[in-house]
Amino acid sequence: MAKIKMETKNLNLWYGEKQALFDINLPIYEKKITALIGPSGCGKSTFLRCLNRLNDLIPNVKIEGEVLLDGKNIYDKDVDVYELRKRVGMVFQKPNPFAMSIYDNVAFGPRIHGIKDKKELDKIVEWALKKAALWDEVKDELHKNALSLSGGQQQRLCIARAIAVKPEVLLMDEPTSALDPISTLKIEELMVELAKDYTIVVVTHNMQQASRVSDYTAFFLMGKLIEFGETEQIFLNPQKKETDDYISGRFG
Ligand SMILES: Nc1ncnc2c1ncn2[C@@H]1O[C@H](COP(=O)(O)OP(=O)(O)OP(=O)(O)O)[C@@H](O)[C@H]1O
Repeated sequence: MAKIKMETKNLNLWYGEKQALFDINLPIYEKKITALIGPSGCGKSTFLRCLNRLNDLIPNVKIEGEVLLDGKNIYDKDVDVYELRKRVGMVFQKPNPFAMSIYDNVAFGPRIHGIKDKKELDKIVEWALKKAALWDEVKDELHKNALSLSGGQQQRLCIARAIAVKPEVLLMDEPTSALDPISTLKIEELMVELAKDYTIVVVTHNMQQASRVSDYTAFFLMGKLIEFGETEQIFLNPQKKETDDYISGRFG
C-alpha cells in the first residue's frame, strides 16, 4: 500500500454553533487520487478546505483535531500557512484565472516565492503549461489575456498556475462542474497523469468521474465520514447501506 501523505485525526469543525464535520479520520495516500463524494451540504468542500487551512479565512470557524502532512499537524502554531499553501495547492470549481496574461498567471506563484530570473520563469511556465496539457494550444500567445481562453482552457491554466509552485498535494473542488464533456475528459486525463507526481484530493458530484479517475473514495453524509476504501470496493461492494443507496442513486 502507498505511503500516507496526509491524514486527519478526529477532525471536527463548527461554523459558529453549527457543527459541519464530525470526528473525521481519513488517510490520503501519496501519489493517489482520493475522491470525496456525498450529497450536497454533507461537508466535502469544508473538509477539503481544512487540508490547506482555507477555512482560517472564514469568521467564527472552530476546528478541533489534527490534519497531518507528512506526520506534522498543519494546525500547529509554528506552521507557516503561506508555506503550507505552497505545499498543498488548490484548484476551484469555477476557473478563476487572474485578469493578466497567460504567462503572468503561471509565473505569479513562482514570482511571489522569489524567482525573478526571466529564463528560469520561462522554463517554469513552459513546464507547467505542458504538464497541464495546455502548452500546444497557447505557446504562440503567452501574452494574451487569460480571460480570453475558453472555460476548459482556463481551468487547465488554473491547474498550471497551481502546479507552477511545485506543490506536493493538489486539492480540487469540483474542478469540472463548470465544463463541457470534452473539457471534462481532458481534465480527468490530466488528473490521472498528474497523480504520477502529486497526491490529489478531488471533490466531485459526478459518480462516473469518481469511479473513472480515483484510487480511493470517501463517502460523506451530514458531516460524517460513512465509508472509505479503494474506489472499486466502494462502488462494487459498499459495506454500508447509506453508501450503497447513494451510489446507486437512491438518494442525494
Ligand atoms: N462559510 C460558511 N458558513 C456557515 N456555514 C457553512 C459555510 N460553508 C458551509 N457551511 C455549511 O456547512 C455544511 C457543509 O457545507 P459544504 O459546502 O462543506 O458541503 P458540500 O458537501 O461541499 O456541499 P456541495 O456539494 O453542495 O458543495 C452545510 O450545511 C453548509 O451550509
